[in-house]
Amino acid sequence: MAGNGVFAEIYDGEAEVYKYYAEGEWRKSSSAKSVSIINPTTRKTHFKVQACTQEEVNKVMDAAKVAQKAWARTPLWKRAELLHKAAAILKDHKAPIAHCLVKEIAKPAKDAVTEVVRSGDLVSYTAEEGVRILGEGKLLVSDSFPGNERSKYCLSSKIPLGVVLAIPPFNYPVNLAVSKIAPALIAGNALVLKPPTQGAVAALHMIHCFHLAGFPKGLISCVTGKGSEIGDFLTMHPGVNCISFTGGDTGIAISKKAGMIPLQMELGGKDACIVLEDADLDLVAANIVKGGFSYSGQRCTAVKVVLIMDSVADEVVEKVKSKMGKLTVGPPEDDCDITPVVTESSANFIEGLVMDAKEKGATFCQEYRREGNLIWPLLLDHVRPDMRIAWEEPFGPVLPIIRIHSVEEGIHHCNASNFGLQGCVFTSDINKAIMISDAMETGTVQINSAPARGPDHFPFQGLKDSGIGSQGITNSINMMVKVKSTVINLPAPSYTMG
Ligand SMILES: NC(=O)C1=CN([C@@H]2O[C@H](COP(=O)(O)OP(=O)(O)OC[C@H]3O[C@@H](n4cnc5c(N)ncnc54)[C@H](OP(=O)(O)O)[C@@H]3O)[C@@H](O)[C@H]2O)C=CC1
Ligand SMILES: O=C(O)[C@H](O)COP(=O)(O)O
Repeated sequence: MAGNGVFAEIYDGEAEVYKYYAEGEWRKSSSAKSVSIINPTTRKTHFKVQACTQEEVNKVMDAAKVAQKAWARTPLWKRAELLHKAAAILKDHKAPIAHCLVKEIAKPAKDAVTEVVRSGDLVSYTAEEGVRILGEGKLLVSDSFPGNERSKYCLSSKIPLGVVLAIPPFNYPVNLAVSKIAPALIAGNALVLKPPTQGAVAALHMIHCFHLAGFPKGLISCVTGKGSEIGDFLTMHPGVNCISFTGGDTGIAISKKAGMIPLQMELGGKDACIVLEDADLDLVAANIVKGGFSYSGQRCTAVKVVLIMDSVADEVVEKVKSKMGKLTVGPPEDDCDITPVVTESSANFIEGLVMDAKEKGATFCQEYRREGNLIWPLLLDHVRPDMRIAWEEPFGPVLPIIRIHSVEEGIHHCNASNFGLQGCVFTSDINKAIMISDAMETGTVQINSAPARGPDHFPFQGLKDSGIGSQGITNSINMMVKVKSTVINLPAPSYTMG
């Protein structure tokens, strides 16, 4: 169970607050303040974490800098070995970590276990990929550039950046944390994690698995506290050499404040699903329901607007409605499909979008229903571009349908968004699919399937306000290194076999 057994040392039972992790130890903050984590289902405080101070952040950064120097001198195979060990420990303890996800972010029980197992697999794969790509360098010879003789040999290899700051969002507090931690570590960096408040306790348990694996003191740290309070101090800290952030508009603000350091930003999305007349309509309906309502729509890759040719819209709407009728609604402990959204303010925001659509005349395919943070799945048909829901990201179980009369109209709506994460197109004509994919201004287009980040080694990136850089295991490793060259200058040109 959470905070028990091997996890006992991460919990201060007297004060009933989880500790933070610094210099290889679990510590109480000198602030003597805590941050409450509200269970989205009960809307009561379920866990508490330390509200770390700026002084504690400074210490963590100093320790990270020292530990990173030694870690960079640790052979690559040894770094990989420790990551494999952490992955195995993480998977062995999937039950208590999944329990935290259920209580902190109302993730359905089965999905919570899947998140932890997927995270273990991600860490192992990163270790293997790191050994492959960091073990290789490059040799360039000078005579390929005009005017040069073959008198210079350039050896380049990938070296660590230093200290990486990782800030994941609430919806995947374990998986989107390890997708930053593992690449940073295999590449020889130190890592400071600031977990999301909702999801912080799951993240602390995950960090303890790395602790148990035996990583050196100070190399990994985890400081807790509200992003609004310690966020700026962390992201503008001079000890940080790289920020990997996933979340909402906060990322745009961070990118404006951060210094001359590499940024990996994975932000919001308004993923469009374009449906053509020749599509397999059963496949479309299944993907709209899965894509729109998995984890109650709280995925950056959720289908967030359906752009469907009017001639097939009635049929698809009927199929989607019938599938939605089978979705179970209730607590995450019962493994329901639709569970309470993460906070009351999130539920209020979603409700605001629904009311705006109602006032402006959208067709409600189901009655709008809400109890506390629990919102029943809702399909809104005949949505028009003057409605907020046509453009804004509900991050909840509410899906708008816009009927279109040409493919161009669908592409135009998709590209008029300030977001550009993913999109999908359904058609049986592969040539049309490719041309539509080319025209869509999004980081990824899925053909005949709903958007998704995984498999986790695929490149994952957002255009426009959806992000900076590219993720996916290989790209994340490459983002967390810099290239270093050493040039050998020969006294005279030298041509082999010449
Ligand atoms: N593209 C993608 O892969 C994903 C995008 N998202 C987007 O994220 C949003 C929802 O997730 P949510 O967690 O609420 O996003 P937020 O942007 O609110 O929070 C993300 C993280 O940033 C932290 N944070 C908050 N303020 C600051 C600050 N000033 N400086 C540094 N860190 C800060 C949060 O901590 P705290 O919790 O303590 O506030 C949290 O750890 C949606 O817009 C969604 O689209 C979400 C998941 C994936
Ligand atoms: O944070 C998110 O929402 C994701 O990165 C989406 O991941 P998924 O497509 O695997 O749900």
